[in-house]
Amino acid sequence: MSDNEVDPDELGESVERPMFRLFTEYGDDHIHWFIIGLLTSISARFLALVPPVVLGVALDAVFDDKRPFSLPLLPETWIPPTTIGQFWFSVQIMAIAMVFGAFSNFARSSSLNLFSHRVKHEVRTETYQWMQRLDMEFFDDHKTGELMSILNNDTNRLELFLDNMMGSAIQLVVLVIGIGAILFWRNPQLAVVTLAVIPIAALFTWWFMRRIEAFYADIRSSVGDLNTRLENNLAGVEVIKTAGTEEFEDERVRKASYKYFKRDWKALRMNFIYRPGLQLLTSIAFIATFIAGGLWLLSDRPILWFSGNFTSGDLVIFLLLTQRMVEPLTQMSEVVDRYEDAKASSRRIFGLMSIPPAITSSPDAVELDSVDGRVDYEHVDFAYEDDGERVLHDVTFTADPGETVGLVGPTGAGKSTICKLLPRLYDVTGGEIRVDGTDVRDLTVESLREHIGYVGQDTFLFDGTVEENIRYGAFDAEEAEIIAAAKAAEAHEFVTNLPEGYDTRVGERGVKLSGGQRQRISIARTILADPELLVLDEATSAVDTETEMLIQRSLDKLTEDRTTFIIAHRLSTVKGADTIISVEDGEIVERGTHEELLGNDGLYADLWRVQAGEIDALSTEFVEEASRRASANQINQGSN
Ligand SMILES: Nc1ncnc2c1ncn2[C@@H]1O[C@H](COP(=O)(O)OP(=O)(O)OP(=O)(O)O)[C@@H](O)[C@H]1O
Repeated sequence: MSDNEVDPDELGESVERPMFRLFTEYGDDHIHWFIIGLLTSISARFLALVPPVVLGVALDAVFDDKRPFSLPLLPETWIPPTTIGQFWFSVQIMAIAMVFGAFSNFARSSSLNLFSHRVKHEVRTETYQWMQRLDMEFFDDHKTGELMSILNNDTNRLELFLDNMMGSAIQLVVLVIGIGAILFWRNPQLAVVTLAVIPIAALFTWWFMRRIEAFYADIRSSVGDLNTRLENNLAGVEVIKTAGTEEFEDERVRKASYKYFKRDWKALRMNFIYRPGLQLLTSIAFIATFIAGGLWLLSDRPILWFSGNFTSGDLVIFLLLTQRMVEPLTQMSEVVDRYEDAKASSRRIFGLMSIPPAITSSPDAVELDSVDGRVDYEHVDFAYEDDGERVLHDVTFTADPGETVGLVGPTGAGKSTICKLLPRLYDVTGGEIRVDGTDVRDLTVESLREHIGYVGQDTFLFDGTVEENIRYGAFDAEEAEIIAAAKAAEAHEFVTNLPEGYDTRVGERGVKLSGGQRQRISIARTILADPELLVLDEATSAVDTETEMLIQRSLDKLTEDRTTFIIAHRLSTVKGADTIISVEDGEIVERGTHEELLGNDGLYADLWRVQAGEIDALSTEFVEEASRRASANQINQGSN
């Protein structure tokens, strides 16, 4: 981990008002759906209150004849004068309220779901776009599982809150206000008794929210750890099987899963207190209302400090409406729960989005249009980590247009690093690299990379067909061009022998092909892209010597008129290069043609002798250096 490593979890902690940002940054384009959801939530809840109120009013007016038929917001002239007329009128109002209530609920869930899914889609794609543009250093430091958990789990958590739960929260507010207004309208004195639980429930909820917040942040980060472990194990299943380490891995997964379980359980335990607590509060409100209202009715005059009239219709309204509060109030716990969960997720998402990419095009960067192909490395220094060990030191060389530069040297010497600096996968820490005389940092990153073809050590194929993988080099290529590229990479023959030829699916990371076949497909991809600058980093290491000879022929054609860097341990691959550079411990130790370097009798000559099997002819310094490096590598592996 580098000193300046940025962690989405840590950065997320300082994100202010993440849920508000979520709404304003991703919700504003879809706000109309949210508003429809809000209005239909209000109307659904409002309409749900109509039947109990009408029932209470009808009880007093139609059956007991205690009060005249009257409903708030309803003009007097609409009310039929006869009792039977009022009975059917009540039935009509209740039926209309129920039908429109059902329609409102349909509109509410559709619009809120549309809103939440669209927001989720945007958050996920924008998070991915942002993440993809971050530097290689970021990907070196962060585990795939952890990033997947942000892209997938965290965005799903947002949706969970934004659709159902936000609807429930809105409905709860409408319900409490609506019920409060009706109860006060019918009997303000008893309403105070019934609604006394609301402030207590609010306090209880506030206490719960404060306690649960920290738990969710922990849960989200342990999901990331678990994902990382699972992702790693699935990717390395071949190693696990061949090393017979199933039990060891069982234990590691068990530990990561148990950590997640323990954190999850802590939050659940809090819920176990909160939910029944709220339920108890609403039950107390129900019982208190029933006792006070019931005694009032039984004694036929006001009891305790109450005054005025109270009817059986009033008691029905009070009890039915108090009952209606139970379910939404207990749902409140879920709303709060999901809110805290979504808040922790949006913190991680915004934490990630606050990591700035360091390697970007500067404002006055110029486009690299046509490329002659001269590449200069001038006094290049590089370290992967700030204040870390310098991996390259004072690397200076020039490749003229069309020239092939071979890079050789022991493992870990810095050959790949030299090449990775050219397309700015990393930026130099000292000195500069120029393409056709312009510092690569003064060129737009996109145009620079467009002109560089890179066949790396780990040939990666995407899950898809052979054709799709070759086409990745030039999306608009004709089929004939794809076949020509495959022929040039010596891939055509084996591809046509595959069960479905170019339409054969290669499997995840190309697992259904051999290492050599994958390499040839990735060479075909680069041939199709036809870049002016080419980097072949051990591009033929996974093929047998016969195939290498065949690929070499096509590579010779490919590299003929373009500047090429070839890294190869098999020295026969670089033997014909215009210049060969020997790299050792991050420094260039010698340069020249094959013949010149053999004449030099230095590192290259020793490496050559190793490959020719002339072990006895090796210099003593070389053998001592090799054993020093081997033991250093062992120590490194041990510490990993
Ligand atoms: N992403 C990275 N983060 C930190 N250190 C790295 C990274 N990649 C490489 N290194 C270190 O930089 C040094 C040079 O590595 P590099 O891959 O350039 O060597 P190489 O000469 O290409 O080796 P090989 O022939 O084995 O591919 C090594 O010590 C390696 O451990």
